[in-house]
Amino acid sequence: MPPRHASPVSRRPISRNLLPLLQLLGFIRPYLGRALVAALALVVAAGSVLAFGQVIRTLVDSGLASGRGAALDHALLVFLAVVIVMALAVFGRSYLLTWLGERVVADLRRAVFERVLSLDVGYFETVRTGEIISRLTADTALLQVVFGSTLAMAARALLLIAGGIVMLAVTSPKLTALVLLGTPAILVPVWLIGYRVRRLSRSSQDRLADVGAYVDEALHAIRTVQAFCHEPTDRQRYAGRVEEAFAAARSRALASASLSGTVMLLTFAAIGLVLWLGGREVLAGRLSGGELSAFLFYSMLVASSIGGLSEVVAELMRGAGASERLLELLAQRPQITPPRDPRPLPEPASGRIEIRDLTFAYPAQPEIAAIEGLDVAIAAGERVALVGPSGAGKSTLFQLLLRFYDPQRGALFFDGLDLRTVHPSDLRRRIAIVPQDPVIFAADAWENIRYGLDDVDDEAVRRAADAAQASEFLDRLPQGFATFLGERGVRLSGGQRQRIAIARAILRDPALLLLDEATSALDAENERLVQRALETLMEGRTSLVIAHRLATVRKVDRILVIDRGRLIASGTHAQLMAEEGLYARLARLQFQVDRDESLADATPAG
Ligand SMILES: Nc1ncnc2c1ncn2[C@@H]1O[C@H](COP(=O)(O)OP(=O)(O)OP(=O)(O)O)[C@@H](O)[C@H]1O
Repeated sequence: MPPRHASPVSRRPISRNLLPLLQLLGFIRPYLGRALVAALALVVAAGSVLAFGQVIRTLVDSGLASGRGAALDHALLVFLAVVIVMALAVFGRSYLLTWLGERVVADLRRAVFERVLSLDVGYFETVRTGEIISRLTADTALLQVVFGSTLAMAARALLLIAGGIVMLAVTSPKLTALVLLGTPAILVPVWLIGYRVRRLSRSSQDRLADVGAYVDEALHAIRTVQAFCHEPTDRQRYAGRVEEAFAAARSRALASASLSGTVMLLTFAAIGLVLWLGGREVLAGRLSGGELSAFLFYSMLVASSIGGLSEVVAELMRGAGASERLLELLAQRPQITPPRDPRPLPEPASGRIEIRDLTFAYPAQPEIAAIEGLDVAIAAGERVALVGPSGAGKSTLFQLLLRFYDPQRGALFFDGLDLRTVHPSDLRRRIAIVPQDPVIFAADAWENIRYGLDDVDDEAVRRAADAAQASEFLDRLPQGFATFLGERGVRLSGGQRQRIAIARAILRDPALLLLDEATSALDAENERLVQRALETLMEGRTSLVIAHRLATVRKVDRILVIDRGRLIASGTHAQLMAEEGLYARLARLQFQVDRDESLADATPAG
């Protein structure tokens, strides 16, 4: 067994740093020019705030203390000049950074979605869709804030702290030394509580993803939920998850609030102390009034920046959690990848299939082989029915032919080429699948039939719909083909959905048709229309049908009887009925074959 994706929804232990966030900074690279201008604006804005300290010092010492009005006027002019520079810088910083944040998140969303789309179907058996949706929406939204403002606020705070400390040192080295000595008393508790906030943030995000995943599942199955009166249970379970999410958020809020409170207490206590010490210096004549004012301004600036930093650190930590979850997705590698040097499939394709000594077990159940030692050759244009009890491996064979999985042993060949040597899209373009319960997308009929073939004109779509016996009911819809078919096609009957799927397959004009007949009975009219549509569809192509209808097995060239992943018999309906083996037993049960009729079939004259 090849190793599978480790644990896609792993709840990994949390790293204590902002590294995941930095890893995402690579997304800024294409916009480096803007980022540099934004950084410059940031520095200028911070610099002008720092310049205010000097304006205040001049104002007090040469303006107020000297008692000259002209000095006051001059100080005001300088003040206004600084304000204008600051306003311009703030405008530039704010616009550019928000732009960058939005841009980076938009790119990130696209990159993650692209990666998710490229992953093999096996991956999606190991994750909940809701979890991925929550990463693509909630986590990216969080990063939008982080990249758009939080990072800038952090950078601004850091600049102000560094610049403030320099200005403090310039103003009064002695006081500054005292302040710096006391700083660890503030920073250590801040970082300790900050770590706790981050840990709780991730847990809160995880709980939120649980809520999302549950809604996703319940709403998709709303008919089943209501038919089985499962609402009270769902309500209760959902409430449980919502409460868990709330509890996680409450713990986070508590940690976050204690962080802010602690910071406030510590910094303002420190400012009081500075005022007291500075006052003594002024009284002793070692410091002017203006210098003390500037010193106070800078220490408040530094203190409030540290306070601000502690708040944004919490936000950054949440952002780091979100980054981690997105990076996890970005790091996933599909198990099914195109070969390095894909071989071209013959053109036109003939749809010839060969299956040699095929053994396959699903990754989720590695010890049980769904297909075992299967050897089958299907000629171009041949019609083959697959018959076997439930769980025999019929659908699995379809999945392998579409190369959704690779076998553990043996190989499948399409037009003589091993599936692993050709490009998966190249292969899949030559195959059309009509599933038992076809998927109808939330779009109109045009789009639903055209699905995946954007360059096909309306005329061709209509012809396909005609051939699939679908035009008649589509034309009767309020806006004809342009009618919105509803999410998952809930506005269509089973037979109508099938005919749309058949039209989709006809339009693709595949060399190989994989058809999983519906088990549910259709009314006589729908049945007749679907059969006619299928007849058109199968014409001139290799067709592999998981058969549930007598009409179908009678029409095919060969029936393969599969049981527990092995081929146990093959032949025509009449031959297999005559053998009186598993097929005859199944046929009587599944196709409601009357014993007399089957015996009549088995005779050469029948
Ligand atoms: N995604 C999966 N992961 C693990 N096991 C699977 C998966 N899909 C199918 N199986 C198992 O593989 C075996 C073959 O399943 P498969 O769906 O091919 O049967 P089938 O013949 O198509 O049955 P049915 O007629 O009921 O659709 C079954 O035992 C099934 O439980």
